[in-house]
Amino acid sequence: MKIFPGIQIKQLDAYTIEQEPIASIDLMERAATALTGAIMKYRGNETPVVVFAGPGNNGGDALAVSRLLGERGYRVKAYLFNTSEHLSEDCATNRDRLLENSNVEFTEVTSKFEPPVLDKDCLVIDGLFGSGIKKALSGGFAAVVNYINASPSTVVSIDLPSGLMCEDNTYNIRNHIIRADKTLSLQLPKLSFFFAENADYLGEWELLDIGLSQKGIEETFTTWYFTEEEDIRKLIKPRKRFDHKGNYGHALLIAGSYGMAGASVLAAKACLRTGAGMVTVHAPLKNNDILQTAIPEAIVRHDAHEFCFSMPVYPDNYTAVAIGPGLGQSEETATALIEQIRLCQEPMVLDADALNILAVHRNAMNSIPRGSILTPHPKELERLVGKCESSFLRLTKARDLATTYKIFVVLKGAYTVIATPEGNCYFNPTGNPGMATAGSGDVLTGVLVSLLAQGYTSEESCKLGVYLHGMAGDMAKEKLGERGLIASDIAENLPAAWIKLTQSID
Ligand SMILES: NC(=O)C1=CN([C@@H]2O[C@H](COP(=O)(O)OP(=O)(O)OC[C@H]3O[C@@H](n4cnc5c(N)ncnc54)[C@H](O)[C@@H]3O)[C@@H](O)[C@H]2O)[C@H](O)CC1
Ligand SMILES: [K+]
Repeated sequence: MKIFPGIQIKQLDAYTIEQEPIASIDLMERAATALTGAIMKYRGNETPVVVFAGPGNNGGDALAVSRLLGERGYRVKAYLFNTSEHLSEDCATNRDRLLENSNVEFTEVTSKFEPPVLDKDCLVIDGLFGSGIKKALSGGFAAVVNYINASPSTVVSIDLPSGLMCEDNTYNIRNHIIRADKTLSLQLPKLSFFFAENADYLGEWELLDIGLSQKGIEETFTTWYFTEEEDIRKLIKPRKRFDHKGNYGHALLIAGSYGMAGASVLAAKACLRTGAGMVTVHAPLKNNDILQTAIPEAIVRHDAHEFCFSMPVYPDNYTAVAIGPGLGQSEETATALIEQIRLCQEPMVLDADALNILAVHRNAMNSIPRGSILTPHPKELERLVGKCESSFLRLTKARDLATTYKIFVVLKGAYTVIATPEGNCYFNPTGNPGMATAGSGDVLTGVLVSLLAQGYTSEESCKLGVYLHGMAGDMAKEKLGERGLIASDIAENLPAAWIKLTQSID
């Protein structure tokens, strides 16, 4: 699914109006009908409703919703803020339509505003501003936002919480944004929905289909996408009757210093559970027995060093290489890592300490094979690109890193995002807070190198791997809940995730 900047949403709107064709006011009615349906599912008509409408089309939607709810037996009070005495055409039409309807108690605020009592049984509909917002709210609008936020009422925002920008909120005034319990967004999600610091404004968010032109959506350029299961299913390669383990690749995993053997066990297990034909773990001598016992299916290759990685491995015998989980950052490991990167010519996976070492040895970035996959969490990314003031700026820098070095950057988080060498960004929908636990990144590294080893391209590996990893976490959560979930559970649930994902394919 595409994610468009606010300005393109307007163009898409215009395209739909022209191509369908449909009158702009009728498109608004369609949006309002979808919104009303969702509100009716959320709260029955015993709930008193107070609507706050702004002067633009977001306000127009809100006034149309007021009328439709009134027709369906809700007690509705609607306030239209027309302080600059300028309403969008469709907003004005909906005001007039509302005035003809005696059901709704309507007030047009042109100067002084006497706020209504908002108690806890009340449902507030926030239609002050939507995708047309240009700067942080101030003055009277900020005061209304504060009033709503201070109330105990439940708040539903139309399209997006008023005051929240579609993309960049780095310099927004945070307490001038509505804190919604639910956001009913029209047709497509907005970029700011995917950033952690906006979660409290959005509440739960839901997309409502308002029938914007599919052709328009397809033809309109964007660099942001929200991955859907259908996109993932298309990537999966079938397994054939006469295949042997050689068809599914041999992954090399360089991981786990002494005391961190668990990282290599988790990654190796995940690699096998994702379907690689063979896995070799290159590990310090001291970790040999642990690895051989914990994961008998893996081959163990010893480093000369007892405690850490010190000896680069010639990569030609392997179909893909991953390096980093639990690796440590000793000087000999840093030297070996830099040499390992030079030896590798094919896309590799770089994670955890490999990234921390690269942050200190920046020159080595230039030797990373094109199409390699880096999997930083936000702190690791910041070590590579510098401090970021917001998630939007962090995304921008992750994307710059990907385009500069022609690599894939998998920035881990609630909506893990994949930035490609072409500058596209794919947000992943699967996963849950139970996965915020030690070792879950090691599992992802194992999944990614497994897919690379099986012959998936780097882009396919990122999309499929991140989705599968999140799905395995979701399946683990179904059985264990979020709190008790540990990284091994994610690895153990990879087969179940594969089954679910391939149900109609195999
Ligand atoms: N394609 C769709 O998704 C559809 C969306 N609809 C709804 O339309 C709004 C967007 O409407 P628009 O008129 O472009 O913008 P707003 O209502 O958000 O506000 C515009 C209005 O506000 C002024 N303004 C902007 N920033 C500020 C500010 N900081 N302080 C004060 N005033 C500000 C601006 O100058 C305009 O006058 C979208 O969100 C949907 O709800 C359609 O109804 C259906 C199709
Ligand atoms: K709104």
